[in-house]
Amino acid sequence: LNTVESVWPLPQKVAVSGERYRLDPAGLDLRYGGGDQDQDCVVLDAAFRRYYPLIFPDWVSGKPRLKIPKKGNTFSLVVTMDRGDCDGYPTAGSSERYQLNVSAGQALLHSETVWGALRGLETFSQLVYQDDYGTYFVNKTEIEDFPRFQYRGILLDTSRHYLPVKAILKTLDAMAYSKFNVFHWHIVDDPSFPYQSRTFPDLSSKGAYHPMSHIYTQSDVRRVIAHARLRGIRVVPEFDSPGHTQSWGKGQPNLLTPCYNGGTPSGTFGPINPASTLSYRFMRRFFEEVTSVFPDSYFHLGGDEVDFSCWKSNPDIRVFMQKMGFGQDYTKLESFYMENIVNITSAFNKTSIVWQDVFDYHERIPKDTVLHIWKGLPASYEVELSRITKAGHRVLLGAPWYINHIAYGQDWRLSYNVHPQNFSGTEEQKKLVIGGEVSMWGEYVDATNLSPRLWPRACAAAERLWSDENQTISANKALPRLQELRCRLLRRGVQAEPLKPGHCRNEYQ
Ligand SMILES: CC(=O)N[C@H]1NC[C@H](CO)[C@H](O)[C@@H]1O
Repeated sequence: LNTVESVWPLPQKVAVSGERYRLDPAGLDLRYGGGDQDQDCVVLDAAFRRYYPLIFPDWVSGKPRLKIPKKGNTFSLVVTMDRGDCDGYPTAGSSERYQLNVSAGQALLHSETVWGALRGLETFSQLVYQDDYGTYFVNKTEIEDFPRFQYRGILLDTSRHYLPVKAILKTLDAMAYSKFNVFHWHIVDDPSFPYQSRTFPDLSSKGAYHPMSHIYTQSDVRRVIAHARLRGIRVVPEFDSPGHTQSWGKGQPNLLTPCYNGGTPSGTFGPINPASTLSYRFMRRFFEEVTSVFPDSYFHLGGDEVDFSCWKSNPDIRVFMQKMGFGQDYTKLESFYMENIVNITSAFNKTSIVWQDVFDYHERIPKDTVLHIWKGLPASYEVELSRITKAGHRVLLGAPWYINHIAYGQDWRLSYNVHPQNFSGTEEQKKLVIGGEVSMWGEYVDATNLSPRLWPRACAAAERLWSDENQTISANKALPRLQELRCRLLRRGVQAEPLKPGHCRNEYQ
């Protein structure tokens, strides 16, 4: 495929002509256009360096140097930006729009911000192709592109299995190849607490799988955030509570609820104790740290799968329920806890994202809190979309993209055939769908199988979240393009699994 068909996700507006231009690696010049006020954009400088070997995979793979004609025809890719935005981080509102016009001898890439320029550079790298003799070409192309949804994320779970920083960085690289723009870092959970807190060091020294090798130091976290920023990817951390917190109890005594057998403590612990002021004092101090470590203005608070049985067994909780007039309705206790945590978070100028359970408990949460839909049942996710947007909340769709679940065959089609705004509601409600997320939960995933399980299946959701749905209806039509992308991922060093019988031209080079 040597036309725009080779670009994934499919751009919004494209015109390609049969006219094509030869590219010599020695003659390609990536540079700034416009006045010199555009120069020195660190993010773009880094991208120019990063994309050269991506545009010319042969060029750096140590293969015999391509014969470069003496005169070496030059080809310039010229970038102009309305405002670089280069010194900041990508945010929820960052424009990723770009125009790319490829003609004889030059490609003009214009964008509002550097984040759009990164998306255009990725597209350009996917337009370049080789003939069987290894000569590089690019066709005359005009593209006007922008994302359908602002939030296009991937969740990694680094608690069920620890993921080395290198595995996270490689995932960020691959995310940029499909224009994902949010890394949802589900960093801690029941089995392990790998985040090394400077305020509460015992959390990881007692809660991590291993206190030295299976932790993320502050500099590891900074490294992930910096790597993501250079690719226009936001890092949204999740510190899930009150459930999914067993590992927290290892390093922070008196945080979790002691469960009882009749009148005596059973020795096991449940969700964070919502009846104790100590819990909120700890959470405030802990959140004071982590909201400053992660620059993004959004923060995921979890709130999923809270088991009430331990709370019910504890006499102090039962007294608290009476005092608060909650009767026997423990969803009111969960609501009380979540409202406190959301308020703590907003006091640190962060907007909260919470799992849909928090809404299902009919909790009074601030209007700007984003709900994250993950359950396919009891109501279908379409019903949940309708219900949550009717209440006026922005919503993220995750339910159809839990691709930690695998099946034999082309299950990428299930991710492709999703219609995120196909629910009963007004146009206003449809606009409240800000995007979605692919989840790769870690119960059965670690660095040995993360990439083949994630790629290229996650790319199906990437196209659903970026492209015009009316132009990307058919999975059958998408398959050859997805195969092209899969082969491209292999050439870029991503261990993407095969989609069906066949081969890639350079799969074993
Ligand atoms: C919000 C959410 O998804 N919570 C749990 N649900 C099942 C998942 C595995 O598919 C993980 O165990 C995850 O921790």
